[in-house]
Amino acid sequence: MEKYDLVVIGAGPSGYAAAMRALDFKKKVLLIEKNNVGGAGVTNGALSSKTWWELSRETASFRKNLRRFNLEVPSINYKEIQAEVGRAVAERTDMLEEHLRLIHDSHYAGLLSFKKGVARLLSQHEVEISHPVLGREVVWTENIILATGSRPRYLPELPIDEKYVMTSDGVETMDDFPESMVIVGAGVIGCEYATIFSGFGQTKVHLIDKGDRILPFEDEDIVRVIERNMENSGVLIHRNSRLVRMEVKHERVEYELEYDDGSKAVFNVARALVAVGRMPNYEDLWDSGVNITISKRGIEDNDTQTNISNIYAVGDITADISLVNVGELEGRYAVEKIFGSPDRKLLYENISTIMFLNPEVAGVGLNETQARERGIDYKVVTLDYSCIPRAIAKRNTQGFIKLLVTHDDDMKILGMKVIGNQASSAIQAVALLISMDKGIEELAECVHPHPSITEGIQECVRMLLNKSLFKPDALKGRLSCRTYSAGVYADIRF
Ligand SMILES: Cc1cc2nc3c(=O)[nH]c(=O)nc-3n(C[C@H](O)[C@H](O)[C@H](O)COP(=O)(O)OP(=O)(O)OC[C@H]3O[C@@H](n4cnc5c(N)ncnc54)[C@H](O)[C@@H]3O)c2cc1C
Ligand SMILES: NC(=O)c1ccc[n+]([C@@H]2O[C@H](COP(=O)([O-])OP(=O)(O)OC[C@H]3O[C@@H](n4cnc5c(N)ncnc54)[C@H](O)[C@@H]3O)[C@@H](O)[C@H]2O)c1
Repeated sequence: MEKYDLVVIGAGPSGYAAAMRALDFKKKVLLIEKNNVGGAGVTNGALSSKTWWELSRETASFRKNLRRFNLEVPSINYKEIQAEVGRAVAERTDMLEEHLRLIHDSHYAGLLSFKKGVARLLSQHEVEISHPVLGREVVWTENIILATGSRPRYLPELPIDEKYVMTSDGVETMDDFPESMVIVGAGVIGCEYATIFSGFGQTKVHLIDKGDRILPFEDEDIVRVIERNMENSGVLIHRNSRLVRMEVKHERVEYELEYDDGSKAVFNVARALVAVGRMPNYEDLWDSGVNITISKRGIEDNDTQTNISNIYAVGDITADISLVNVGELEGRYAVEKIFGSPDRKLLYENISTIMFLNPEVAGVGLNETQARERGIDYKVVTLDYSCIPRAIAKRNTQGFIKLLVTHDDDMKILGMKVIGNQASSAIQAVALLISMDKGIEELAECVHPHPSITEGIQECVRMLLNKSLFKPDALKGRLSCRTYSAGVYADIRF
């Protein structure tokens, strides 16, 4: 039986990162993948959907700019766009696979093995790998990292067939733009695809959530901007309603909503996309003798370690945040915990996120909704994009920056949200300050490039320190500098 220091199951972002980090410790590693290297980080997931989003955004902007040249709007070639997404996915997958092959010829030769097949734990130290052609084999390992990710959550009452009623696994395989599409679930995936399809301008998008608004976890001021833009691009947001029936009829989808007042309405669309969360992949992953503790949300881990001391779990299979960057962080951390001794516990406070909407929304740390849920009082400053020269030059001043700090003189950064053009590039400095547990002075004094969106962040910080260029009391509506305590906002006056 072959022997390894570490077997990693799943070559998505978390497993791939774990396997590569183990090489730094010169350990003998086996990485097992049953499907596509890169997992949902690449295929039917992060990279593919972001490529659709970029192409949709480009199309929307191209269409808008045609007016400058007095040109007619040309038709859009769906197949070409789909092929471009395919090329993006192949480019990344090929690169990840090529890297695995080249490792053999590098100074890590003999350390990393990669096997295709479905892996399953027979015991705490034995892993079975089954492949339809290569057959079955069992290997022995000192340590195991489970990185098998997640899949779309199904609602049993909906007729999901990945043809008419799809999940994110099927939505990229359509033959053409549907003339209409209802999206069930207005969370991140639902809203990103609503933005993508409405941006191409070929599909009438309907959006439903079981809650009474889109993005239920997001601050209301952010949601207002996103909803306004969606509705301006023709998205029908169903509010105060509940999906009570969905059926495939004559190769189309019929659905019925019940409103809060008891009335009902029936809608007919070409396709449906169901995006109501994801489920961890742990079914049949271990034999009954291996008792790993799980909850409905995934494996409950202690800083990546499961209740079985040599078995670790990372990425979407665990019961916390499901993101590529978090999966990679956990994968690397698990390896450091197994073969080294990390300096500190895993930190989630400075995780940066981007939602690919119109416009993009980037964040780090807590938003106001989360701070309130935790009963934290805070100071909050906002600055409208119309105060930022870079946004003016871009001819798009829709958006704002919002910075939350502790309600004391230290003013430690709790979190930041930026909604608007280039939002994602603006948050990194703040992420670093949060991870270093620093206050805001560093940002106030640093010289930012001009013109840049980060100058807006600097101005936010200066407002809190009473040294801003623009005064919130004078530019009401564009700037604000307030405290939030016991449910009440109050302007800060120095
Ligand atoms: C539509 C969509 C868009 C997204 N966009 C973003 C984004 O913009 N930014 C972001 O940060 N995150 C995004 N995510 C989330 C992100 O893709 C996941 O958080 C990330 O891929 C999780 O990585 P993972 O390695 O834990 O799992 P996965 O990527 O799911 O990889 C797990 C791998 O394990 C393999 N596997 C499963 N079981 C076995 C087994 N028994 N044996 C062998 N192999 C097995 C699977 O085939 C898969 O390749 C998006 C997700 C979706 C669905
Ligand atoms: N840009 C990004 O970083 C990005 C993009 C896509 C996905 N992701 C990751 O993938 C995860 C999964 O995304 P998701 O959008 O599927 O989950 P989500 O948790 O973001 O949203 C699910 C939505 O479905 C709604 N819902 C649940 N049950 C419902 C029902 N019966 N009827 C109608 N609505 C219902 C919920 O209220 C929620 O708004 C995210 O949590 C995120 O971690 C990240």
